This record gives sequence, structure tokens and C-alpha cells, in this order.
Amino acid sequence: MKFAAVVTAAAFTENQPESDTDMTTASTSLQNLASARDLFALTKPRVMSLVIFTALCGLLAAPGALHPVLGFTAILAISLGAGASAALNQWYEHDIDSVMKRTRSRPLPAGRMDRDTALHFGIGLSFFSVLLMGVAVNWLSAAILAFAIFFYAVVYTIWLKRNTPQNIVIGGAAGAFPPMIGWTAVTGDITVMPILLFAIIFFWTPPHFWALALFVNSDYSKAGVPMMPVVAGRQSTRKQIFGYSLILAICAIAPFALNATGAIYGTAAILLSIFFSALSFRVMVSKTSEPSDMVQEKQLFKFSIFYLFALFAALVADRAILAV
Ligand code: HEM
Ligand SMILES: CC(C)=CCC/C(C)=C/CC/C(C)=C/COP(=O)(O)OP(=O)(O)O
Repeated sequence: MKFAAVVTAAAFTENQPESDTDMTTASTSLQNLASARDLFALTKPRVMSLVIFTALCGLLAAPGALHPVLGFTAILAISLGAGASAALNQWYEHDIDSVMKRTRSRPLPAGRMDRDTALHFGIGLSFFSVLLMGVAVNWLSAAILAFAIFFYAVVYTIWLKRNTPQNIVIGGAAGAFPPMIGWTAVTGDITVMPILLFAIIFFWTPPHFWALALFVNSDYSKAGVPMMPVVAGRQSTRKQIFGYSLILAICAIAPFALNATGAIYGTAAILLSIFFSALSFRVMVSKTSEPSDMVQEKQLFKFSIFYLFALFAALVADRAILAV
């Protein structure tokens, strides 16, 4: 311990700036570090980690083989494209992000970054990710990636979000493309299975998001965003959550029912979907109006994330076992 303390102290002393110029350089690099951190935050890394995971699972579950370097490049391109679309989303939404409690400490509303930086970063990274995918992997995957970025940054963010309570139902398509892109990176074509993977995330998105929207409702109404609970009310949203969770169950079990996967995926899909539907049912029959008492909604939101993670992990595990 003592030795470690001496070494740390020595290293610290060694790194001390000796002059004013050193001090300026040190503070500039600290600022650069802070903005690098903010650029990273602009990519919504926590949300995108699951997006990237579903893309990776799509790639690993697809029939055929892709050289590991190309597989890595495909996932890198999807990650950069997803991050770029999130940056463009925040460039456009700086006004409503500064009104909502949940989003006002983001780099733009908090004033730690100017809008042009976010715009240039988002556009530059979008082009780079699509070109990388096209040149290194294939142009079908690049085209779907470009469409997904456009769908999130323009169709959802600019057009749908502020105009219709169906915003996340239609806009959710953007988040449903990544496993399809992972799949086409390997196969180069679109078959029933990548369409089903798309459908799973498409029908998962409304319960995932509306569960959250129910307990952050006041944020959205304050910002004037017509999310479903704001426009149609809590009870209608709760019924729709249950409806979508039943459609989700059908889509999740379909790959097994169609013999496209084995029993590992089938068992996981059935158990996870029963639990998801049960939690959605509890939300539907709940009458709570106080956000702090919305235990069922909070549980459903948390479980939605586990559900998608576990379902896609089961898909890959199933494929790995079948291959042995
Ligand atoms: C239009 C579609 C979607 C909407 C509107 C939406 C909205 C949200 C919101 C508002 C949050 C709260 C956290 C935050 O402040 O960012 C959240 C969390 C999350 N979302 Fe979604 N989401 C959507 C689609 C997706 C998709 C497609 C995925 C992954 C495949 C995903 C994964 C996650 C994860 C992992 C979290 C938790 C992040 C954390 O722990 O902070 N979401 N989502
Ligand atoms: C490859 C590719 C382009 C992937 C994109 C994946 C995608 C669309 C994910 C959606 C995730 C997300 C953070 C939605 C938040 O909605 P919001 O922006 O309305 O949330 P906010 O209120 O937190 O800003």
C-alpha cells in the first residue's frame, strides 16, 4: 500500500506542469477531454448499447460465415451510424431537451457544446458509417443503415415526434433495422428471418417506450410533445401496451413455430413473452395516476430491456448449439 502511494505520488509530481505554457496546455487538453466525453454522450451510449447488441446477434445468428474483421467492421459501422443519428436527433431537439428534467443535462441544453458541432459530428459520422459499411461489407447493408439513420433523424425526430401520438409506433422502425443490417451483412439478402427480427423490435418499442412515458408524462406535456399518454390518456395507453405485447409475443415465438430456430430459443421466447404479457396486463389493469406510485410501469420498462437482451442472446445461443 505504502509503496503504491509513493509510486502514485511520484507519478503525480512528474506530471505537474512546470510553466504557464504547461498549465495552458494542461487545461486545453482537459477541455478537449471534456468535449470528447460530450461527443460520446451525444451518441446516447446506454440506449445504443442494446441497439448494437441486437445488431451483433443478427450477424451471429445469420446463416453463413463472415470474416471476423468484416464482422467487426459491420458492427462498428452500425454503432457509428446509430451514434450519428442520436447526435442529429439532439441537434434538432435542443429546445425540448432543455425543458425536460430527464434531458436537460445533455451536452446541448446544458450549454457544453454548440449546435453546429453536433450537426457536423452527426452528418460526418453518418456518411462515414454508410461508406464504411458499403465499401467493406456490402451495399444492401449500407442502404438499410442509411435508411435507418434517415428514419430516426428525419422521419421520427423532425416529422413524427412533434406531430402525432403514433410517433414511436411508426418511428420505432428505425430501431428495428439493426439486427436486419447485421443479418444482411452476412447473407447479402433479406429473407423471412431478418423480417421477423425487425418485427420483434418494431412491436416491442411501444410497450418499452409507453411504460416509461406513463411515469415521465409531465415532462412530455411540459415540452408539448404529443406522446400517447399525453394525447389519448393513461388508460388508453395502458390498453395499447397490452395489445402490442400480445403481437410481440406472436412475432417472438414465430421463428420457433416456423422451425427456423431450435428449442433453446423457443423456450426462451415463450417464457419471456408470457412474463412480458403478464407485466403488461398488470399495467393495463392498474389505475395509478401518481408517477411515483407507478411500480408496475417501472417494472415493465426495466423488464422490456431485459426481454430484448435475453431473447436475442437466446437466438445466438440456439444457433451456436445447433452448429455443434
Ligand atoms: C422510437 C423508439 C424508442 C424510443 C422513443 C425510446 C425511448 C427511450 C427513452 C426515453 C429512454 C430513457 C433513457 C434516456 O433518457 O435516454 C430509453 C431507455 C432505453 N432504451 Fe429505448 N427507446 C426506443 C427504442 C429503443 C430501442 C430500439 C432500443 C434497443 C434495441 C432501446 C433500448 C433502450 C435501453 C437499453 C434503455 C435504457 C438506457 C439506460 O439505462 O439509461 N430503446 N428509451
Ligand atoms: C442504426 C440506427 C440508425 C439505429 C437507431 C436506433 C434507434 C432509432 C434507437 C432509438 C433509440 C432512442 C434513444 C430513442 C429515444 O427517443 P427520443 O429521441 O424521442 O428520446 P429522448 O426523449 O430521450 O430524446
